[in-house]
Amino acid sequence: MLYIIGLGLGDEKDITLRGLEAVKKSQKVYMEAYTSLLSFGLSADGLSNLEKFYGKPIILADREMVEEKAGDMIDEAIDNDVAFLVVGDPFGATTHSDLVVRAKTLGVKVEVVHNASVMNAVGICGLQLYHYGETVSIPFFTETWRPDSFYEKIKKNRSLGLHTLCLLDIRVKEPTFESLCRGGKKQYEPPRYMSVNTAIEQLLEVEQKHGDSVYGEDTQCVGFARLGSEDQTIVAGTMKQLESVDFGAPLHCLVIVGETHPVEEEMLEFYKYKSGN
Ligand SMILES: C[S@@+](CC[C@H](N)C(=O)[O-])C[C@H]1O[C@@H](n2cnc3c(N)ncnc32)[C@H](O)[C@@H]1O
Repeated sequence: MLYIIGLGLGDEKDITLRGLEAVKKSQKVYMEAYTSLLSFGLSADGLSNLEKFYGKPIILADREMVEEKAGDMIDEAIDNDVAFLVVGDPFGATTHSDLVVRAKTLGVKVEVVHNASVMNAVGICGLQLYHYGETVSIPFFTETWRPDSFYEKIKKNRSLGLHTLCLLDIRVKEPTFESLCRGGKKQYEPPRYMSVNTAIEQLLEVEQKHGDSVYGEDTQCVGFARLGSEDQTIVAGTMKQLESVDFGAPLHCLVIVGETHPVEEEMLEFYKYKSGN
């Protein structure tokens, strides 16, 4: 059996009882470590906390491993119970559909254990979840690569009065340019997680380039950091206001607010930007 288990967003204790039971009975436990991270995942003992609580060694599965060696993990699940842990929900934002399809094609049974995802945790700010349009991803711009396909999607959402959830880039285990050119053993860049501030800077740059007045410095947004953890931070304000707020450690995401209902407004008031933010 291949168990695909959501860990939720906070810490090791956010796993569900059903998820924990599946981990305990699995002979091998892998953890997906490139599309998200638990709030404590940045500390050196983050993984050992998980291992202590679950009573099992955990094999970190980076993108290369999931893409290149998923076959081995699926083979193991033919005769053993194997757990694949995913921060958030296994099908929240990133779907692990490819893994499911490959496992099922080989006749391996798959069981999914759901959990909270960033996709629903943003509901805490009071904006109604059924009042969102298409979610967009904002990638880190480089000197030569500044993709902005998110702009048309935000435009569509805003023309319909809908809110837009912007998920922000995570760069982990990116090979350095030098090591790619040289060949041989790969060396990696330090991990990078996009902040609300960088996201807004890039969004405003793209607005300036296209000039369709889809949004601007005065557009209402909500910035979120470390949702689901004890020190989660949520601030509602204009793009200009949020651009200077220090949201602290990752992960961050941003919502561009569409048309609002009075009850949504009332909830947002609790998180309103104050000059000391
Ligand atoms: C691919 S999505 C997360 C998928 C995950 N499986 C889930 O269900 O939440 C990753 C992006 O979501 C956002 N995100 C994830 N967890 C977050 C959190 N706890 N607080 C704020 N943003 C978060 C970040 O922008 C991050 O880059």
